[in-house]
Amino acid sequence: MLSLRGLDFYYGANHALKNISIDFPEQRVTGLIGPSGCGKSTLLRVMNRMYDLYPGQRATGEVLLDGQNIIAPGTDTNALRSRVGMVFQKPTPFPMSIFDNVAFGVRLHESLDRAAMEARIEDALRRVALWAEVKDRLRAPAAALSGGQQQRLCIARTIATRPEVILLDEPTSALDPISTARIEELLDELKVEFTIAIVTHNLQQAARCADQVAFFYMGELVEVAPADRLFTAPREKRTQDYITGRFG
Ligand SMILES: Nc1ncnc2c1ncn2[C@@H]1O[C@H](COP(=O)(O)OP(=O)(O)OP(=O)(O)O)[C@@H](O)[C@H]1O
Repeated sequence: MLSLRGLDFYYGANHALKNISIDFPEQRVTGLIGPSGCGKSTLLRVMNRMYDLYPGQRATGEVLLDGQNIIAPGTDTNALRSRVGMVFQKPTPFPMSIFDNVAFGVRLHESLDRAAMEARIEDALRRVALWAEVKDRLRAPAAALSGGQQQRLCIARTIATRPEVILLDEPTSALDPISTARIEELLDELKVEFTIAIVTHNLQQAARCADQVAFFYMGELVEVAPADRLFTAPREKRTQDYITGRFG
């Protein structure tokens, strides 16, 4: 279980997240929605401590992963990033082979023998429904794949390290409708095993994929509710205005 309690985040003097408390239940997809600049991507960056890499950015409050506050000093951020994986808006394959892309994170955290590594790679590629398409060219450069295939490869790279949580930041915004549908189906399959948070600007996508949806506005969490309730009977006027296209 991943839970935020009283989380604040600052880019220097810019107070980008304000007193956020929310639970990300296991085996569920949580959709994060809201207008540009409301803090959705920032929230994902806090949950695997990506902000650590930038001076002047700081978080206060609690991000509890299995009860441990992962933003507290002393957290091993490399180990954390193997437990909380991230997939970005644009596919970001590394400039190496398909096989090495998926093996990359596994090699950082585990020393598997060759057979075990091959089995791990095959399993990850099968789960993202890419195996049939790439099994005969695992040593080819990942850059030669299509955009949709590259994004599935990036998801395979993320799940290969067996994380507990997968964070996705607009993972389909650069993809065509068919690749988008495949990624959405994939999320439905992956949620059996992982806790998933997805940032999306596509409200239909949030309605299709997410079990619960959180609406953010200017750094605040306005409302979080089961997806069907949030889209049909929002409790807050700002949520209502956003989902009916009155702003944003
Ligand atoms: N590196 C940065 N330095 C300073 N301020 C930043 C930085 N990155 C983001 N911000 C600010 O933090 C706030 C939240 O930005 P964030 O990128 O999290 O929003 P978002 O909801 O993901 O937006 P979008 O939907 O456009 O991606 C904005 O006011 C933004 O200007």
